[in-house]
Amino acid sequence: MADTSLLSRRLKSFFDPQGSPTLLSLPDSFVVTACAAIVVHLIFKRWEPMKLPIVAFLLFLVPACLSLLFASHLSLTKGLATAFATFYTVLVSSIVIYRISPFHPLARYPGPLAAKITKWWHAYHVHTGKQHLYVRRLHDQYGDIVRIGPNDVSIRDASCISSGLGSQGLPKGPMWDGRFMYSPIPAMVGARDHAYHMQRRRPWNRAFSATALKEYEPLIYGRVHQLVSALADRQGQVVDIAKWIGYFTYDFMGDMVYGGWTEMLRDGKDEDGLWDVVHRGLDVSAVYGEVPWVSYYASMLPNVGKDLKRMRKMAFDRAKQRYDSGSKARDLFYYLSNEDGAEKVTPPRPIVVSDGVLALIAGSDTTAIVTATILYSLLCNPTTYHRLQQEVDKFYPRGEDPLNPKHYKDMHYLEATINEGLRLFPATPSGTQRAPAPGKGDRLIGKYYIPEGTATKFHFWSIQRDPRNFSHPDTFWPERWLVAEGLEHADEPLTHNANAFVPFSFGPYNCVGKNVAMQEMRMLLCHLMHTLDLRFPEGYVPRAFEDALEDQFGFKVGELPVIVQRRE
Ligand code: HEM
Repeated sequence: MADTSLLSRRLKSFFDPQGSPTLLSLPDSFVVTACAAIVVHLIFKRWEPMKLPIVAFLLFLVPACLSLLFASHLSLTKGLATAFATFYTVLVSSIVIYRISPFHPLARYPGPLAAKITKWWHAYHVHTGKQHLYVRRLHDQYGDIVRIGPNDVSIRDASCISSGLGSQGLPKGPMWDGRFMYSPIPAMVGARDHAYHMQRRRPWNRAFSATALKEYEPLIYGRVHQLVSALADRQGQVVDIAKWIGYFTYDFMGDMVYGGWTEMLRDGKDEDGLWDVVHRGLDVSAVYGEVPWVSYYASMLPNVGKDLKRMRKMAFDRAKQRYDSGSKARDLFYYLSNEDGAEKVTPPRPIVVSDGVLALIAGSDTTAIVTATILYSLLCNPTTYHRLQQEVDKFYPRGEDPLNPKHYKDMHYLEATINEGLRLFPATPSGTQRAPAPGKGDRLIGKYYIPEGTATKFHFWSIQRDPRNFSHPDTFWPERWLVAEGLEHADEPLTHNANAFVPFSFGPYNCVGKNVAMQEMRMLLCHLMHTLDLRFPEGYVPRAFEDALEDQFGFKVGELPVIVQRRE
């Protein structure tokens, strides 16, 4: 205490050696500090600096230096406190006033005040897992475009899909930087530069060509068989079918990506803890996607992102084994690591490892979620359940193999059921994010002007449940797809906007695995319906499943208990 007052006296004598007026009067010191805070705001707004030394300089060193002005009038401690309090009050006020002012480029778009002021408001709603419901409510309240953050909008207008997501659409948004914690080697889905993304996507496109898909069918066949047998073995028991479907999709993706990895179906559990690690990371990476800069600093902390690191380590070990053993079959790795020799330059191993992890996550949970929600919807609607079962029985009478895909193209009700599941429960309900690249100018998406840098979400949940796009939007009604195709008649006029059906997204960054996912679901549903009868256990309240859904960019499903019975 004595030291600080001594220092303060020294400072005072430095600024005011002969007792004459100090260098700056107290009011002027306030003005200078306030001006410095506004300049710092302008620097952040213009350049968005992230490097720690620059941020520390702007946010700590500047007010610390300014405290010398106050220290000559007050004590050093009070000078520090006054400078920091003044600096931060002005800085925060300047940010808030600008964000809600008519001068903000997004001022024309409505939204909750809290969302306009800070992105933490939206991040909180993401953390609750109910983002999909919250954003739909916002759209109902404010209209087709809503401000969900200071520099973020959500769009519900289906007519914007082609201009926003199509080949002339917007590049990927900042969410991906946050989700990948600014990794220098993000997986392909996080590559924001369009040309680079296209280069990374080339092997994926080969891996999902019609010929390649045929090679994965025996793998799906084997795993579907294993799943249905495991369920049949639990005859009369209550099983969490959502969990078992998850085992199926993980095991199959392990086969498809690396020529084999997990054996969850065989073990009846997640022996390696892979599923667990992936799921633990979902909530936090969903939040990082909303406030990407947080992930940038979090990645510097020792214990943060340990699940992500563990998952990468597991994938790295598996990839190494796969490199060493070479290719027995044409798995995804075969294409990603350029074993097919189609690329002039073979991608470095870290890129291949990263993309292997992507395939595992993007391909497992998504398909599992949609299949589980389809089964849930069927079980809640016995008429549709029986109609689907009748169709399966018609095309595959007893003794015929329902895993032989020869009839799938004629099974319109099966296709309609899957589409309806994808419409009501898209695996990524809060859609995808794009943003006009900073420095490349503003863009017009549909009738909306989107300033450069604006993170723009296309909210699939709201679009696919909008009554302007689909009649009875919240009802599971597979027949709508048959009516829309002219295969059946409805008693009332049908609203059916096919352009508003985007569960696999749209345009050059759409889901590369769509055809595999569709084939998995066809084979699984056919074999399940053919072999087993499922029903909810006595006393189970089905709505609990829907209420437990959590939107963490991808849906996270809870338990779906069913009683399994072999069909005669
Ligand atoms: C029902 C199952 C699935 C659904 C609903 C689904 C949905 C999606 C969606 C909405 C996107 C985001 C596209 C965008 O940002 O515009 C996506 C991307 C992606 N999906 Fe799927 N997906 C499914 C299954 C699969 C499967 C089986 C794979 C196989 C590995 C896969 C691999 C990918 C990849 C690699 C991307 C990134 C594409 C890119 O950035 O170019 N997905 N998926």
